[in-house]
Amino acid sequence: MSVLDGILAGVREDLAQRQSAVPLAELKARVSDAPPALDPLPGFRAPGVSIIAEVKRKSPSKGELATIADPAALAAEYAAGGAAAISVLTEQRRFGGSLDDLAAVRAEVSVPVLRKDFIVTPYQLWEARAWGADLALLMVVSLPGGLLEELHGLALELGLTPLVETHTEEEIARAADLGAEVVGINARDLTTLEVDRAVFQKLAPHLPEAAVKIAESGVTGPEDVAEYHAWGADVVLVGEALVRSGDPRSSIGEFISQAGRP
Ligand SMILES: O=C(O)c1ccccc1NCC(=O)[C@H](O)[C@H](O)COP(=O)(O)O
Repeated sequence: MSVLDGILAGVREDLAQRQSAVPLAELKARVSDAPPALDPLPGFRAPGVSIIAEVKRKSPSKGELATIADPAALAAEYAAGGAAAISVLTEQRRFGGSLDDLAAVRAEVSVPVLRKDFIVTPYQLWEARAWGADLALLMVVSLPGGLLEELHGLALELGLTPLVETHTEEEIARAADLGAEVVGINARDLTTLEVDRAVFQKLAPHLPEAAVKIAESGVTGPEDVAEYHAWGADVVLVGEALVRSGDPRSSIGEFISQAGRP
């Protein structure tokens, strides 16, 4: 079983428990009372590079990364540093996240918030909106056949901006077929966990011209952000380097200025 298959098995078990505790009808009622989702596109299309800053406690590849007792306070630092959006890992077993983290961050910041999780069912998109997300991650690798299209369509109906994540030319073609407006290339191969930032350089020319182009993973410092931007990234998603930084607010400022925002 690959790492990704193992993660997905755990995600499905936890999901089954939440589904029996909170019926879909209850989530739908919550969504109808929720304020509308924020639009991340203006921030993503701003001149220069934009940053999505991630709240990430641990990971399958690195283990414990940081003790984040107050994810809202960390997100406030990210926003003060100029992050265009905040990514909140909500998967519990391998990443130590939760929907409570998502809600806490949403309540604290006024920039858009991404639910970063292994979304494989409509229920998780309703959850994302009910807990305040503005964007939701859809990983092409784990959404076979018509499921990608179904979840992409539902995300849009709910007002969520789908971030369609790819890692191969074939996956980019599937994202393009959907007309996805926001497409990410993850430099991390989720089946082996190997990170190779050059994957973005190689695949970026295949991204749909009009899409917001997001480079994900593998940033260790400002020079990596600048390189992703030079290779065509409008937005760079950064986790580990920020949660390990003693001063994430200044780090984001350096990422943006070194990549040459006017
Ligand atoms: O981070 C992992 O080890 C990981 C393993 C398996 C599936 C997903 C994983 N990470 C999710 C992400 O894509 C990253 O959290 C995100 O792109 C930030 O990456 P980084 O800046 O390298 O922490």
